[in-house]
Amino acid sequence: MNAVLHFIKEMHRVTGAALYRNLFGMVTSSFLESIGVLLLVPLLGLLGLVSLEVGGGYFAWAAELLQGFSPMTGLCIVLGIYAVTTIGHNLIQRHVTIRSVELQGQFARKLRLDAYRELLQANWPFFLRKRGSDLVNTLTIELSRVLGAINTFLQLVASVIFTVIQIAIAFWLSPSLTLFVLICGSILAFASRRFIRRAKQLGSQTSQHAQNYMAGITDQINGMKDIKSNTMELTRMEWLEELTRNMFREQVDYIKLRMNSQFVYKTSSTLLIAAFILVCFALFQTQGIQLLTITVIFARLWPRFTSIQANLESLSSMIPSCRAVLKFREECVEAAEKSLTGMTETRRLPIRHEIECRNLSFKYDKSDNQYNLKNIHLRIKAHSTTAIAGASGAGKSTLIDLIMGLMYPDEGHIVVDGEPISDRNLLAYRRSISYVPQDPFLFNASIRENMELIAPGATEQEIWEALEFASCAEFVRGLPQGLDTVIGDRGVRLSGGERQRLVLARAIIRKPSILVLDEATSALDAENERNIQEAIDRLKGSMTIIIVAHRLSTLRGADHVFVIGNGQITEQGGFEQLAANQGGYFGRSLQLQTSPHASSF
Ligand SMILES: Nc1ncnc2c1ncn2[C@@H]1O[C@H](COP(=O)(O)OP(=O)(O)OP(=O)(O)O)[C@@H](O)[C@H]1O
Repeated sequence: MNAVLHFIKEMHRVTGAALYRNLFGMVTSSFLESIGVLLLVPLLGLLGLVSLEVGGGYFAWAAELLQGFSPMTGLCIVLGIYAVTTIGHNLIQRHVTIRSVELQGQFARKLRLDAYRELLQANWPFFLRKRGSDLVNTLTIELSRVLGAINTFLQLVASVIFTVIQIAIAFWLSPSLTLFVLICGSILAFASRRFIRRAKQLGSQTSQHAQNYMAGITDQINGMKDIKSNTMELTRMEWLEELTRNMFREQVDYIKLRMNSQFVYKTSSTLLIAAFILVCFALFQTQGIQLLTITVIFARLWPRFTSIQANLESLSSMIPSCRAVLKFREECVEAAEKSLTGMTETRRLPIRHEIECRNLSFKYDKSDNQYNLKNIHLRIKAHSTTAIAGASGAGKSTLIDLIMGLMYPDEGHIVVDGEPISDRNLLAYRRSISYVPQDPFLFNASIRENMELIAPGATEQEIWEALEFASCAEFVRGLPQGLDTVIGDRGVRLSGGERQRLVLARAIIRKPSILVLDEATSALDAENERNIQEAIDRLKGSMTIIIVAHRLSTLRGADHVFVIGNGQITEQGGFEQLAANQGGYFGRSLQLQTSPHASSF
């Protein structure tokens, strides 16, 4: 329940006193509604169906009040009160419902914005640890369930307040009978605790199933080509059949639980009323008016108990989602990049002299003794072109991530022009970098929008220059709507090479100080690779370029090459110098790749 209260407190911070005013409105509306039922008795008295003279309490009071009027005037008064209270109830309910949606919508928006902001501010290692589909699940399904829990909680509070008022009215009508109903209700509530416990268990299962469903479907849609080409359709269907069977079972279990608990409450109400009326009539010769009182009290009070029980079960089933969202947010905050400047940073860190990796050591698994990078010491001169080579798994991408400030080294520092990169200048440093990865990502938007996302305010001419530069102007001109052509999800309607060239154009339009190309030409054919190579050559001297490539011949234009082996620098020097050393990894690999019998590397 603490998790739910946490969100209620947050909601209170957003809505202020409006939340309480709305709660008060809910209670008033229910109260006015119940007056309609209380008017039933004087109405029946006026119509001569029951005698108001007997019974004492409320009935005597009503009879006394109406005594001074003619039956017609009395009827008009009662009907008038009925009309005013019912219209009042409807008006308040209308206002309260609209206001509830506004308040909850306001909070939902704030919750979504906060959760996404916290996610965006989390550091890169956080994303390496998490499954993407779990994050999607938390930000969509679990978050909606949190909003559902808040709605249920507010209904529950209104219900409890209203029930207290009902109990007070019931006491006024008949204290002994109300006490009896309360004792029966408490016994039943105590006996029904297991319904609430079970609802919570089922809620945990719902969360787990939703997470598995989202993870599985996301993975499989991303890997559809693998599934189809390796004919895995049947096994995938079997997976979904099993999962949906469990989901179905759990949904039926939940509805059975709800219905069982409602059945218990409703049946016990029927049996209690029947038994009570029988006992009253047989033993105490009770009058019709008192029997009516019993029915009115049961009719008003018992449904409140039933609805409180239903709300409690529903709330319990949503508690696991509240916990999940809370945990997600705590983890995001824990992993936040503690940059003092926040997301609004617009400064860029100019690189005037050099970037230095000063004795960097890093390991992914902090509990492990083994480092993935150990004692890396290198200098990258400003405006130079630096290549990083090495076998697969040697640590090249890890080094690039450290150089870009996406991860912090466990030991050592990244130093730019003598100043270590820290929380103070991290975002400004990152704004001066453009990165082109091996698996380029494009937004599902037009080419123009993709370019403007990274360089807001870029002119048409600047966009075309960047496209020209990355050898993609020609194919963009050939698209049906040119720059305004929408490229599909992750740019799938483009070939791998076209995507990579577009991402390069996008990187260049930002006019970065540092351009990082991580296997950026791996998807290109020989001609486009040469075009890009020439484009990169043209950039030489205007910015600091860092290239990672397996195809070593593409590093020919580099001023300096570092070779990584098992997390350490094993060779460094000019391209020709390393190529000439046949005893080293670089020379040997280059020889293998360029020999006429070279297999794909
Ligand atoms: N997220 C991660 N969690 C744990 N270990 C990782 C993670 N990413 C990489 N590693 C490990 O760190 C080492 C270096 O990986 P890295 O990706 O930097 O190598 P690489 O040289 O870029 O390889 P490739 O050329 O195949 O991309 C490898 O042993 C790898 O298994």
